[in-house]
This record gives sequence, structure tokens and C-alpha cells, in this order.
Amino acid sequence: MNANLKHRLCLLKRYNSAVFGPLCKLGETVLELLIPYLMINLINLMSQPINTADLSGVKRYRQIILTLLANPQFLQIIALSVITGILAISAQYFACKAATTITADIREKIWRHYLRLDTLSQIKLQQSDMNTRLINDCLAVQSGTNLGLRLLIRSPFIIIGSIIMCFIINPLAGGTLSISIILIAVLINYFLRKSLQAYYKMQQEVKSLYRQINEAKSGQSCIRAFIAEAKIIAKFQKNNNSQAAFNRIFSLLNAYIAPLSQALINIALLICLICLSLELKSGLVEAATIIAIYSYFSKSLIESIKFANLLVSLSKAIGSYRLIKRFLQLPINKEENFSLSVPEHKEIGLEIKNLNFQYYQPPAILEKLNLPRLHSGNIYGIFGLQASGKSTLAKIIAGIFPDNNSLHIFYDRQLLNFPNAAAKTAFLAQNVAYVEQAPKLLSGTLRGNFRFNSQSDALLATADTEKAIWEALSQAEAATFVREKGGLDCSVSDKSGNFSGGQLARLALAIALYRKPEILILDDILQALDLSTALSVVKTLKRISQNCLIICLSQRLAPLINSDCIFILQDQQIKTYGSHHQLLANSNYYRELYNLEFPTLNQGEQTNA
Ligand SMILES: Nc1ncnc2c1ncn2[C@@H]1O[C@H](COP(=O)(O)OP(=O)(O)OP(=O)(O)O)[C@@H](O)[C@H]1O
Repeated sequence: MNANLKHRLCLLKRYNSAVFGPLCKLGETVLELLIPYLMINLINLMSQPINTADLSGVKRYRQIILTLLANPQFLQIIALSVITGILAISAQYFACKAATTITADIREKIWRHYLRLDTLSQIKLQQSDMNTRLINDCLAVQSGTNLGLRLLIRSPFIIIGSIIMCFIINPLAGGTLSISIILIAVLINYFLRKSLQAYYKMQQEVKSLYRQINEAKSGQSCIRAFIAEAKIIAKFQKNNNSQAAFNRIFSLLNAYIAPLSQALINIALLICLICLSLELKSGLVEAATIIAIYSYFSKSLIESIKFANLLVSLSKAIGSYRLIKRFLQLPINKEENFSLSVPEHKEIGLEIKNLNFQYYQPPAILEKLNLPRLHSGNIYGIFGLQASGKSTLAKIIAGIFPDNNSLHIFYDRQLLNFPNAAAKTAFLAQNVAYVEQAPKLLSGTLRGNFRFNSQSDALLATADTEKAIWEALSQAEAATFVREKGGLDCSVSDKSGNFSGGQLARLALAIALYRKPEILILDDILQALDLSTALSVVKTLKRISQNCLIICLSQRLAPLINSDCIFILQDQQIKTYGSHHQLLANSNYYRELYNLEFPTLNQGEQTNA
């Protein structure tokens, strides 16, 4: 079977409720249209006198029921009502199942796409946008799909069917109903347009509220420092009031639709009844016919109002789906399932040639940057003042930001060729451990944070794994406080609030060491540690650097002085490099920095150098 057909069959199987729902609704609609028509005969039958003169009390009613039950049309109506009920419930069930399945799949797709996004797009994307896509937009799609599957066929079918049935029963009634439905359509169209304009403005305000909440959450210290609470509250109030105003306009405009439509249909019905009353008196029309006409008028009215609500829901759903689609078109750069097995005991090397980088708009953060070949077995230091681009460079080496083909990887001095940029990113993700400046853990348990590459819970709890985790914790000087907190199953709260900055740095280092990476990048983490812990960590790093390439980045010289080579990042480039002593002897800039940082030591050191 061809793959495309197979894929379509799978989709059909998964979303079969989306077919069954409308089918049940169609069946229900057809039967519902027939019932008032059949009622004409039933009412006529009931209006004929049933001989109950010699009976009294319960027996009298029993006689009436038996007469009705003997009439095949009565039985037909009962049977049709039961089937209609069953079809209505089934349609409801299938529509709900299809809508929730579709939305769950879309939500999963959004999340997968987010995780595979190009990191620059991830940074650019506001947290509030992600929340809106995942929650508000998905809910709008869900309710639009649910209503659409039930009403998109039903409402027009009932309205057109009612008009046809009215024409069959009485052409005057058919004509009056047609005209009133056209007027209702014009009215609905006008109010819908206006209300949707208000809805989109309301959405903008909601987005702005979300943004403000997130900003206020992340910038709390700034708000407190500048006593800016009142200003923040006033801004929030302004947005909130504006959102409420648009919400009110939207709700009012929608609320007008039902009473105005009802008034229109009632006027039409009144005109129709006045005309028909003459025919009724002259015996041209039966009372039962008028009841059936009334029934078709009310059905049309109810369906018109439902259809108006459906249109509102559908336009919201379509708007939301467009935003989701736009999000899903954002470029991804991580290729799943790419694996390049790392040969054991091979020396890894990396080199950067002519690297340029900017965050989605100028200025350039790194420009024509070159980094000579680095090899495993060494610790390299990269020094740069604040905002010189250290973290940016670290993220490029870790494969988090695009390297635009400037980063070259070597095994035993042989250049590694990757089939495409995504394969290189996947390789770096597997082999480089990057410990960021202010790391955070995933909430849950500490053990869960050591889950690498979809390891199962069972594997995480084996004696071997536990031993390896504790070894990594000891190497990162984290074992003691982890024991005090209750061991590997101690909890990690939301945003890692139950650990200090230094503890988080050590835990992040332990997680990185546990992975036994080929390249380890430490972004200013030694700075977060007290002196004795930092010295122990440096000793560990010396030991593990025998099989690993380690890069430490720092805005202070102290954590880098013992590195095998120190690179100075300045003016978007690596300006100079060498060992601490070489730099002290040859670089004025380095010497100045050193004198600033160690004012009392500098005399002796410089004399030695
Ligand atoms: N997400 C971002 N969007 C736009 N510009 C950014 C972003 N992240 C960093 N920058 C800018 O890039 C420049 C380098 O930042 P980077 O974090 O790489 O410097 P750094 O040397 O690590 O700084 P620090 O020592 O202060 O941590 C800075 O001017 C910063 O404003």
C-alpha cells in the first residue's frame, strides 16, 4: 500500500469521530424535520372524538392511550423521537471526542515544535505567546471544532428544510419564513462583524495583560527597588479596563442577536397567522397545520441563533488556528534521531574560523572571531568583561545557537564532516555539556534531573546509575548537601527555589559530569562558589580533563589562572591568548586586569614573569 494512502487511513482511523459525528447529526436533523409534519395527522386524529362516554377516571385515559397506540402514525412518531434522541447523544459524543483528540494532537505538535525550534526563535518568542498558543488558541480550536461538527450541517439543513416543509404545507408560510430568514441573516452578519472586531481588540488586550504579568514576575526586584508598584498597578488597571470594555461590547453585540432575531421571526409569524386565520375560518387550513408551521418557524429561529454562535466560534477558531499554523512554520534546527557514535579514547578538537553572530538584529556580538584548535586533555579559559559575548560564544560551541559553519570539530586531528547543520547540532547536543551561568533544574525530584536521553525510571533507579550519580555529585562538591536534603529523591520546587545559587551551580555541574561529555563548557559557574569549594572543583576538573576538553568562561581572572591557555575576548574577537605567565609577560591589557584584581600580589608575580 502506498505510504500516502496508509497515512490517510491512519488519520481516518484516529479521527473517525469527526465523520461519525456529522453523520449522526444529519440523521437526527432529517428525522427532526419529519416530526412536525407527521404531527399534523396525529393532531387531527386526536381532535376526532374517541368514544369514552361509558368510561370514567383512569379507564378513560387508558382507552385514549390504547386508541393512540393502535395508530401506526403515533408509533412512528414515538420511534422517530427515540431514534432522534439516540442520534443526538451519539453526535454529541463523537463531536466531543473528535474535538478533544484533534486539540490534544495540536497541543502536542506545538510543544514538540517548540522544543525543536531554532534557539533564536525560542528566545524571540515571548512566554506569554507560548501560553496563548497552548491554552487559549487550543481551547478556541476545540470549541470551534466541537460546535462545527454538530452545527455546520445541522443548522443550515434545518433552516432550509423548515422553509421547504413550510412551502409544502402552505406556500404563504414558506414565503414569509424565507423573507424573515433573509432579514435575520443580514442582521446576524452586521452584528457578527462588529462583535468580532471587538473580540480581536479584546484578544490584544489579553495578550498585553499576560505580558505584563510575566514581566512583573521576572522583574520583581526592579519593581521593588524603584518603588514602582503603583505605576505597574496603574498600567495593569488601564489594560484591564480596556480589556473589560471590549469584552462588554463583544458580549452585548452577541446578546442583541437572539432577541432581535426572535422579534423578527415573531413579527413574521404574526403576519403569517393573521393571513392564515382567514383560511382557517373558511376551513381551507386545519389548526394542526398552523401548529406545524409554528413549529417550523421556531426551529428556524433557534437554528439561526445557534448558527450565529457557531459563526462566532468558528471565526475565533480559524483565527487561533492561523496563529498556531504560523507558529508551526517557525524554523526548527534540531534533527531528531540523528546519532553519531563517539569513538572511544579519541582526542576531540574544535576550532572556530571567522565567526559572525548577532541576535536577530544588529549590532554584531561576535565579528570575524577566530579560535585556534583546542584539544581534549586541556582546560581552556575564556576571559571577557561583562557583555563581551562569552555566553553567546559558549552557546555557539554547545550547538545552542547557529554557528554558520564557522565551528569545526576534529577527531584525532581529522575534520568531522556533517551531512547538514542539523546533524552537527544533534552531534553537539549529544557530546557537549553546557553548564549555564545561572542554571535551573526541572521541577520534580533531583533524580529526575539526571535523566539523559529518555532514560526510563527503572534505569535511573539501578544501583549502577545511583553509583554514577553520587560519583558525579561528589566530583561537583554537591554530595553532602544532597544527602542533607534527603538524597536523590529530594524534591526540586518550581524554578528550583529550594536551592541556593551556589548549590544549583554545583548540581548543574554534577549533571554535566554524569553525562561524561566529550566537551564541557562552564559559563561563569566558579564565580558562584565559595573559595574552598571552587578550589576542589578546579581539582576535579584537572582530573577529568584528561579525557575531556574543558572550556571555562569568566569575567574574573581568578577562576582561569590555572587554565592551560587563556583567551581574551574583547571587541567581538579573541584578541590574544596564552598561559597566565605568557599573558602577564606579553599583554598590557592582561597585566592591567591582573593588577586590578590582585593589587597586592602583582609585584611578586610580575617580577617572576
Ligand atoms: N537574547 C538576547 N537578545 C538580544 N541581545 C542579547 C541577548 N542575549 C545577550 N544579548 C546581548 O549580547 C551581548 C553579549 O551578551 P552575553 O550574555 O554573551 O555576554 P557575557 O559576556 O556572557 O556577559 P556577562 O558576563 O554579563 O554574563 C550583550 O550586549 C547582550 O546585551
